Amino acid sequence: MLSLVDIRSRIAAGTLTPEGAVRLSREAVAAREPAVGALVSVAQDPVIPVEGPFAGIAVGVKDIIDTADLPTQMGSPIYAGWRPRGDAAVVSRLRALGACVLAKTTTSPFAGIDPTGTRNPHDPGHTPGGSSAGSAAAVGAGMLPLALGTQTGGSVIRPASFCGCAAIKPSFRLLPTVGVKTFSWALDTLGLFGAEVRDVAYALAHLAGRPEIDGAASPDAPRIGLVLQDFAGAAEPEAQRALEAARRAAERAGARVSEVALPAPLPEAWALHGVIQDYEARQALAWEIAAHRAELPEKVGRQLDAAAAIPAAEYDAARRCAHRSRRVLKDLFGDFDALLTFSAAGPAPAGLGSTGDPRYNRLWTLMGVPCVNVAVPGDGLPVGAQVIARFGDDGRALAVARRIEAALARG
Ligand SMILES: NC(=O)CC(=O)O
Repeated sequence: MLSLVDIRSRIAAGTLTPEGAVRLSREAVAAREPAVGALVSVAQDPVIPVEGPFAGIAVGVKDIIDTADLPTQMGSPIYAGWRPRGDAAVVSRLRALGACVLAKTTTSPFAGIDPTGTRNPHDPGHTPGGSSAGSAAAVGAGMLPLALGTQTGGSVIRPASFCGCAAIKPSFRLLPTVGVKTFSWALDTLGLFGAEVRDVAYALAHLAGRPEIDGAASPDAPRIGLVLQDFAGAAEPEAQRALEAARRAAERAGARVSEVALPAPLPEAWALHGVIQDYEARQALAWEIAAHRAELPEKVGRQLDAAAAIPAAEYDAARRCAHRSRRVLKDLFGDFDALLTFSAAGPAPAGLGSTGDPRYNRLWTLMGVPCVNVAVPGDGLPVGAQVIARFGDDGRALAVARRIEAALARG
């Protein structure tokens, strides 16, 4: 994979130019895109700044995020050819930092749960996951050093796990979702994909304007809570092996790991995620339902139709439970520096009919806490492990994840 930090180091050392760095991505796209299908559109003659902390970094942007110079089509024929007048706030920030916005990446329609045509870069007979399918696949295939995605359920962490790359779903609203098509305003969160944890740490620190996020010190002996999320059902053997490997690596790196059962009402909040998500999606996509219902994809269409039966009182009760759960989780972090759990139920499912199950991700999206996928070396298709820290402590989540990633690399 192309490492953002490595590219920036080579540019700083004068051994690579920004134009040369973008050319590396273009050459990788030419080689891999035909088999992977991660990109919706590619800029033919993009501006390649020579200054800024992202100079030379070719970026992929999920196609629900507005770009002024490329169409933004939401993964749907309803928006075929749609050209927003301006960039989303996060895209403007990328350009101000010197990035080259090279391509729009495939998305499940409206960032929902319907599959795309994108294939897993490790095995074209498997899904890359979703809804940030193209972003995870493009980074996992070595086409791009950085890609933007979003997560409402598990759409950053799960595809990163399936494609073997690092990713962060940051603290809720750390990055602005202005100019990003809304599915659920209480849940939608911008996320980042990179080759390794250090790459997404660098990117998030600069995008958020918070240098302390990159290089935050991990405690020498981090207290890690191992969370199995039994209420979500059993994980597949490959995911259990990956989590065990990550736990052992954490202990080799000096961490004290102990299993913790999530207290009430966290399991209840997990079960209520869909009430909040779907109630809000039916309002966020009201125009599409009213004017283009026949063009909505199968799964999202059924999901939005069913949401009509959710009364406001049920939605309000779910939000109250989520609020109580955030307070309980904050107290839990008084005993732990980070939590360690599954990134996905197992490796990428075969075929392109499903993007996988967000059951190990959605609670953390609802809690608004930072989540990092750490790729776990192994045979067969990639399976990651998920490192989670308290709300607002994105630097600690990244620092503990880097420690585990390094210990895994040492074997
Ligand atoms: N957008 C989402 O997070 C949905 C999913 O998990 O696939």
